[in-house]
Amino acid sequence: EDAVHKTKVVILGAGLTGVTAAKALALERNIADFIIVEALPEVGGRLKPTSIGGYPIEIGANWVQGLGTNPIWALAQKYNVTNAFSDWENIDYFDGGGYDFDGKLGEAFDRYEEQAIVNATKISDLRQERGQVDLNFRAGLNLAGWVAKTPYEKTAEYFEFDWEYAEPPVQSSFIQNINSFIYNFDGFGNSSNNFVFDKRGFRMIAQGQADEIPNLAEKILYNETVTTIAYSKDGVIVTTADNTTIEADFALCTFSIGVLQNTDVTFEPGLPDWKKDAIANFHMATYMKIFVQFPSKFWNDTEFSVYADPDERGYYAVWQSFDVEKFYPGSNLLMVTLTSEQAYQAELQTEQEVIDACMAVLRTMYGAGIPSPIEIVIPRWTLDPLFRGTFTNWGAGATVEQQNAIRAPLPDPDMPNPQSQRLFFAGEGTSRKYFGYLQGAYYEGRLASAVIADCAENECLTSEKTAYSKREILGEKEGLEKRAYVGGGLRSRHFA
Ligand SMILES: Cc1cc2nc3c(=O)[nH]c(=O)nc-3n(C[C@H](O)[C@H](O)[C@H](O)COP(=O)(O)OP(=O)(O)OC[C@H]3O[C@@H](n4cnc5c(N)ncnc54)[C@H](O)[C@@H]3O)c2cc1C
Repeated sequence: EDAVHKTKVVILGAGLTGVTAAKALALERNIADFIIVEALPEVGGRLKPTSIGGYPIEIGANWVQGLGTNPIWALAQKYNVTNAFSDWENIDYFDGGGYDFDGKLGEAFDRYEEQAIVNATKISDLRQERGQVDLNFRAGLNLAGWVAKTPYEKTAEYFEFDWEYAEPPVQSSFIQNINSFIYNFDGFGNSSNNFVFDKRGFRMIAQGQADEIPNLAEKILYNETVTTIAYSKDGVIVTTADNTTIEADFALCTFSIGVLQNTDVTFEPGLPDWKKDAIANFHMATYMKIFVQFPSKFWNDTEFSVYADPDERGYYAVWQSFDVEKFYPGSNLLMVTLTSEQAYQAELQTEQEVIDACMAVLRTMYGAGIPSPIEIVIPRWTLDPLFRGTFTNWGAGATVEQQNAIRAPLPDPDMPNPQSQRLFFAGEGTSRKYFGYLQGAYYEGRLASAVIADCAENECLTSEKTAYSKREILGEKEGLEKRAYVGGGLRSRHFA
């Protein structure tokens, strides 16, 4: 017999967004009648621990990005997640000839940080003040006087931009990615990045919250892959691959933008054009961290080694050593990150092909005599139908209105009867300020749960106040709009 569940609120996905929303419903709004549906056998989603050679590693989110008042920092402390400062300035530089004795790469890094980004930030501010259209990030850098010509300049730019946003500047929004730097790194009052290495996994910030939900076991359906979401003004019916149905008054869909862009889940009726446009115009970027363990350590004690490939920008450029005192001394462990096209290609390669590519670069950096790896972990996020990439990047040409449209509820919020809103959307990809980050998932989960709880209490949003503007109001309560940035130097700026 196919199972049928009836509930007030169904939460689709048990990543950080879904778990945070569920906890807020249960503990802050006293709504106990909800069900979480998750394809995997556990909570956490893109918080995904595994191990290599006995050392815990994270193939998904890894850094608390911005400490201070970042809610992720609070969760990491609450659940005692092991972490340490990750020093992005502790770098050894290499080029096609091995160690960069001339310091050309380091010099390019300094110029990018001290000139290009400072100028670009001023130009982006001015454009916003004047209400000028957004540009792509490459254009913004160009106006700031930065034209990357040499492999050194290209590599510096790759480290500073692609290695954070997982896409090249030309594909990315200028204004929104400048804003992202500010909101995430200065907005919380402490721009540090801390790297998580915990044997229980970074997923503890989701698991810990889930464990606080009363009777969780009765409220969560694991190993259930949603195939259809049917919505109307009267409610939502969700169907899974093994024909379980969940009938609910309200649904919160937390699937990634990548999942929404694909045809893994069918909406009935199909999504309206204004929503399809918006989803299509945002980017699900790919940030692929490859972990490699060696029989011995042939590199030195710096945290990062950056390699400027003479031919291909960003090719196996950023290497991170775990074999440092504060992480895993004696581990003989390196991590290299690929993004975008280079990641898509590597995801399609065999393990041996990826090892060969790693070794060719490492031999250029450290000489022919280095040993072959003993173990490798190769995540393939883009090929995974539950994620379809790693996190949202605000693409060039995507507008704030489209961003509103991604998170807007269905049926259409402009319908005459606001009580018809039944299907809501939240996730890192619906966050205007914190897209791509755990804090985006956390804030959006909380805010969506508040909007749904209001709606369940017959205070649905009116058509003048869309879910988005309401969430902005709620956001202010949470301090999201705080505009006093304390960060100094490079990334500081002033808002009107
Ligand atoms: C490689 C990588 C590195 C990252 N690095 C950082 C970092 O250092 N710092 C940082 O702040 N953020 C980082 N992020 C981003 C961060 O992980 C995300 O912002 C956050 O985890 C997203 O949470 P979410 O709940 O919105 O989405 P998800 O975690 O994707 O949750 C959605 C859930 O829905 C489930 N699901 C999907 N489809 C279906 C279906 N059809 N049926 C049922 N269930 C389904 C999924 O299994 C998943 O559990 C990184 C992400 C990745 C992948």
